[in-house]
Amino acid sequence: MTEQSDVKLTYAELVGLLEAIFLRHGVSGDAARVLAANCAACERDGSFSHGIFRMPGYVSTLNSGWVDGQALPLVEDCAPSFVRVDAKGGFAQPALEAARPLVLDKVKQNGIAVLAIRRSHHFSALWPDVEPFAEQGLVALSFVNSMACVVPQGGKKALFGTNPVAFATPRKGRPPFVFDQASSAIAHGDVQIAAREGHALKPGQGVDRDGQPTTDPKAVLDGGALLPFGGHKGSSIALMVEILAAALTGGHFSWEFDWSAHEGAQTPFTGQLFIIIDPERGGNASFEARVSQLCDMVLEAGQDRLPGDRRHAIRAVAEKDGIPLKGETYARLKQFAEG
Ligand SMILES: NC(=O)C1=CN([C@@H]2O[C@H](COP(=O)(O)OP(=O)(O)OC[C@H]3O[C@@H](n4cnc5c(N)ncnc54)[C@H](OP(=O)(O)O)[C@@H]3O)[C@@H](O)[C@H]2O)C=CC1
Ligand SMILES: O=C(O)C1=NCCCC1
Repeated sequence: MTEQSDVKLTYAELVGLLEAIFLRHGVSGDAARVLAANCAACERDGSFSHGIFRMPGYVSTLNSGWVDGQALPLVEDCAPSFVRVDAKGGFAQPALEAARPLVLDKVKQNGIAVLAIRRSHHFSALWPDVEPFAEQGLVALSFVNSMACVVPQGGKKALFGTNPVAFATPRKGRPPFVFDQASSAIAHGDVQIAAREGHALKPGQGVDRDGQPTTDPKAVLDGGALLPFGGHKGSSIALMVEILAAALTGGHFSWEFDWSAHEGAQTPFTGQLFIIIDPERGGNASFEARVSQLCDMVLEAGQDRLPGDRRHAIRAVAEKDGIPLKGETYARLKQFAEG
């Protein structure tokens, strides 16, 4: 038996296993289903910093009482194109699901809708939140802030979260074009993975507790911080995400919440914003063809690949052969599920 691919699960089998873990740790049926599908999709698509790697963090956070797995999101219809959700200290993805029908209705009616989620915990990749809108022919943007671990450009104090931005659009003849990127030079999850596997970071990604440049992931995690991607430009994007995901929604800034009384807590308690647009309202009947044309031109101009291509290639293999899990990882998941 090789350590690398001891077990292969179908997507449905992995969802079932993860759902059992969430249920066993106090998450409601609806939320467990949504979170399990989200996490399994990340693993299936090779988003390894936010797939099953995150399950111990979900479990320790639930055990700490920091997140409310039973929270019932409150959906508020507050303007023709504006939906607000109070996630009430629960996870962001079930809040999105609760708001989805109203958001889709508003996009249909008005061509655009903003969804502002507050008092929510987001511990995953962002692409699973936006891709389904594009699969329905809509353009979607989302922003979420996390926990203070990124110094503003030239600064000394960690203030921003790793604050990803995701964008999804339909395109003709192909799956949606989606990108999903942190505004830090590297996601916090990848720093944790580098520390676990003994890999160095790249220069320019992190600083140690004294603010000195370091490539040691452990020094970043032990009181150090990350840098924004692209210097002042990434710093401004991180700042924008704080404004959209927190100030505008009524959620916490990345530096504002205090989880110190909840040992084991790992999920940021912040907010999330979505902007969903019906491209048909632009009046260009060939919108999807134009997007496809542009994507082709980017490749023709010499870019190796487009965002999402790697995920779709990994997904295709997983759909054919199953999702590979190390034996020890599978055993740990079973233990979380069954005790
Ligand atoms: N919940 C939270 O608070 C946070 C979540 N995250 C999540 O962490 C994940 C990782 O973020 P990050 O490390 O910035 O992601 P990456 O830098 O790995 O990738 C960012 C985007 O660029 C694409 N991409 C990567 N390499 C190339 C390339 N050579 N050519 C073209 N496109 C490329 C990726 O597509 P592909 O996927 O196909 O490789 C992806 O869409 C994200 O899913 C993000 O949502 C990050 C921060 C906080
Ligand atoms: O990888 C990251 O960065 C984060 N992911 C989940 C939430 C905390 C930050």
